[in-house]
Amino acid sequence: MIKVVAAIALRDGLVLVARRALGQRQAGLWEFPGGKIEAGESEAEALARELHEELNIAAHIGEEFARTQHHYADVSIELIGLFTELPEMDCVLSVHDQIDWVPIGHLAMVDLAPADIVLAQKLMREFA
Ligand SMILES: Nc1nc2c([nH]c(=O)n2[C@H]2C[C@H](O)[C@@H](COP(=O)(O)OP(=O)(O)OP(=O)(O)O)O2)c(=O)[nH]1
Repeated sequence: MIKVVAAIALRDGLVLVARRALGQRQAGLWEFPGGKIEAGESEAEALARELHEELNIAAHIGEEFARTQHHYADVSIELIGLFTELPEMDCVLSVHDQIDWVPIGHLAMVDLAPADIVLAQKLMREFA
């Protein structure tokens, strides 16, 4: 089971999502940005590192929002959503080709990675 941390960044009823670029696993699907936890890292450290690597932004990582497990054909992941504050949104994209802030109530219409749907449903129940 691979542990993956993902940012749940909320602002004025919107949530941050990013689309995986061509050539990436799950290309074209939207996700909550983040990535795999490396050996020796805490969840928060891993998420801060991934956001810096993937979006070139500094982040304040907060409490856990939710976690969910998903079994893809080739890999099983535990996806851990952590509330994240992004003081500056001057992103430089690398593994994504687009980011967007979407109304939480519209998440059902976003073409999300399958593992993310449980988190999106919980966000819609609690924040939309
Ligand atoms: N970051 C992130 N990954 C997700 C989400 N949902 C989801 O299924 N995933 C999957 C995609 C990847 O298989 C894995 C995250 O790892 P990663 O972002 O480092 O992606 P990767 O496989 O391209 O990385 P790498 O092995 O090439 O270093 O989890 C999500 O919301 N955020």
